[in-house]
Amino acid sequence: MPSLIAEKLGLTLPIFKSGRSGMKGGKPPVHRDPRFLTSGSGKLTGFKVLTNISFELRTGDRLGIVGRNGSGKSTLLSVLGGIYEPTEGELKVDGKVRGIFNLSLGLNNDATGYRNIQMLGLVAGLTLDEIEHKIPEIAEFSELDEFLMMPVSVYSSGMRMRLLFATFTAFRPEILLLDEWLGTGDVNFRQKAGRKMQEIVEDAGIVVLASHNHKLLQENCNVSVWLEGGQIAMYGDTQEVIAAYEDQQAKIKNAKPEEQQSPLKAIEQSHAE
Ligand SMILES: Nc1ncnc2c1ncn2[C@@H]1O[C@H](COP(=O)(O)OP(=O)(O)OP(=O)(O)O)[C@@H](O)[C@H]1O
Repeated sequence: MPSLIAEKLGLTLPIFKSGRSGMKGGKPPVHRDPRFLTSGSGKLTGFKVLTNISFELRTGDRLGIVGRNGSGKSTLLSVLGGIYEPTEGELKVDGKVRGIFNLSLGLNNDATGYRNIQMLGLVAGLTLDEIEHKIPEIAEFSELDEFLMMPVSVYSSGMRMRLLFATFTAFRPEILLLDEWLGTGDVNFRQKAGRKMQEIVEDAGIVVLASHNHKLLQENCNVSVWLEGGQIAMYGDTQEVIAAYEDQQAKIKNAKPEEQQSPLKAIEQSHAE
């Protein structure tokens, strides 16, 4: 049975080269983002993208990840997908993980949709025979039909999305990670994708979905995390997490400039409430 357990995960990425900050005399700015790490001389050396991330997902869980731009949603998905090794804590993954992180990664533009399916299948460890058996399902779900014989370079972003989603889900992942782009699909495809995710979950799988589209998360995720400045501001029932996040967003929108909070202040306040 698949499971995904994050225990106090942290990720610090090094900064090898940073431009001038524009600060006179190298003095740090007064309100700088506390995620930046500096050397003794004040030079930027790293960025703590994620801090103290813990959750536990078991068979049938559908986790939503919500948060402002730059809060760490895509990076967390990358850690869960094994693209980044956490620099702190531990990630315990039991199950075959497939992630669709963006619409260009993993697709060869010069090859046809059909060749791309074969290549993605081989990378996923399937035989050509097994992949061939999946083609009708992929062609039907993606609605690409004869476009599968055209190079991917002529596909629209929606077509690329349908190709990737149909292919990865046809390979029956136990743990499926999906980034923001799914929310950009048309309503019809989003509904189909929702049903497909449900099938994966019913097949004893786990789905993790990062999105700014609250409706998509509310319809598809039983639990959610709200990320703020790379930390978990809230983790729990999706409806409650989204309601709290929207409330926070409304407060920020209506706040006077002098009352605007730093992301980490926002977490402190949400914990205090
Ligand atoms: N390779 C990197 N090196 C340094 N900082 C990085 C790197 N990748 C991401 N970051 C920083 O980590 C933070 C989180 O980025 P991430 O893309 O995960 O956010 P996000 O929540 O997905 O944002 P969005 O909603 O805009 O897609 C950002 O401040 C970003 O600048």
